[in-house]
Amino acid sequence: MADSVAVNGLRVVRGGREVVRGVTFEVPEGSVTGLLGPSGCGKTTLLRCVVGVQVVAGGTVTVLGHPAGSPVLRDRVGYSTQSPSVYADLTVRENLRYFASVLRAPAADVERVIGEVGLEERADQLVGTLSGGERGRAGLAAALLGRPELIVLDEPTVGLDPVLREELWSLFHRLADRGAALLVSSHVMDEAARCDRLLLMRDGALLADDTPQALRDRTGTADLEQAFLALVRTA
Ligand SMILES: Nc1ncnc2c1ncn2[C@@H]1O[C@H](COP(=O)(O)OP(=O)(O)OP(=O)(O)O)[C@@H](O)[C@H]1O
Repeated sequence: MADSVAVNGLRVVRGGREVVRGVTFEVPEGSVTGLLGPSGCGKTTLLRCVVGVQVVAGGTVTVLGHPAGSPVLRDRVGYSTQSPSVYADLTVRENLRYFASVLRAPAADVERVIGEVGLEERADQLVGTLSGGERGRAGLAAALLGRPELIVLDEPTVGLDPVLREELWSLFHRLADRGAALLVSSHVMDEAARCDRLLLMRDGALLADDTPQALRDRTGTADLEQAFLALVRTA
C-alpha cells in the first residue's frame, strides 16, 4: 500500500519550546490512522504540519508526493480543525456551497456530505445556532467536499453521543475503503481500537506506531489504555 503521508525527523518549536521532537511516521492510503495521546502532547501541531500550516524547525513532511502545503494539494487534502472554520452567519448548506465553489468540487457534493455527517435536518439552519457537536459535523462535512485523498481530522468526535460517534467511525472506514487515507486525532483511548493503525504520542514524541492488536500483544495488555500506560512506563 502506498503512503499518503511520510514524515521524517520532524521538529517544531512553539513558544520557545520544542513541542514536536524528531517524529517519523507514515500514513498509508486506504486506512484509518489514529493519533492518540494526552492533551498538550502535540497532536494538533503535528496535524498542522501535515496540512502545511505550521512553521517547522526541522525534518520533512511529504503529502501525496509533494511537500506539505504545496498549492497542488489544496483540493486533494481535507482538514477539519478542533474549532470548525465554518461561517456562523451562513446556514450549513450555504457554507458547503461556498466551500464547494472555492474547492471547485461538484455542486452535488454538497448534498452528499450533508448526508454523510447526518445533518440533513439542520441543512438550512444558521451554523451559529447549531450545537457544538453539530457545528463540528458541519466542519467535517466541509473537509469531505471533493473526495480528498487525504483527510485530516482533529478530534472529530468530541462532544458527540455514542450513536453519532459510532456512525462517524463507520463513515471514516467507508472513506478508507474507497482508498482515502485518514489521519484522525483523539485523546479518548476507546476510539483507538477503531483505528487500523495507531500513533501514540507523548510529550512531542511517538511512543508507538503499530496496529492496535500488535500494541496489545507487545505490552501484554487487554486494552489500549493499559498498553499506553505500559509504554509510558518503559519509555
Ligand atoms: N501558539 C503557541 N505558542 C506557544 N505554545 C504553544 C502554541 N500552540 C501550542 N503550544 C504548546 O504546544 C504544545 C502542543 O500543543 P498541541 O495543541 O499540539 O497539543 P494537543 O496534543 O493537540 O492538545 P489537545 O489534545 O489538548 O488539543 C502544548 O504544550 C501547547 O501549550
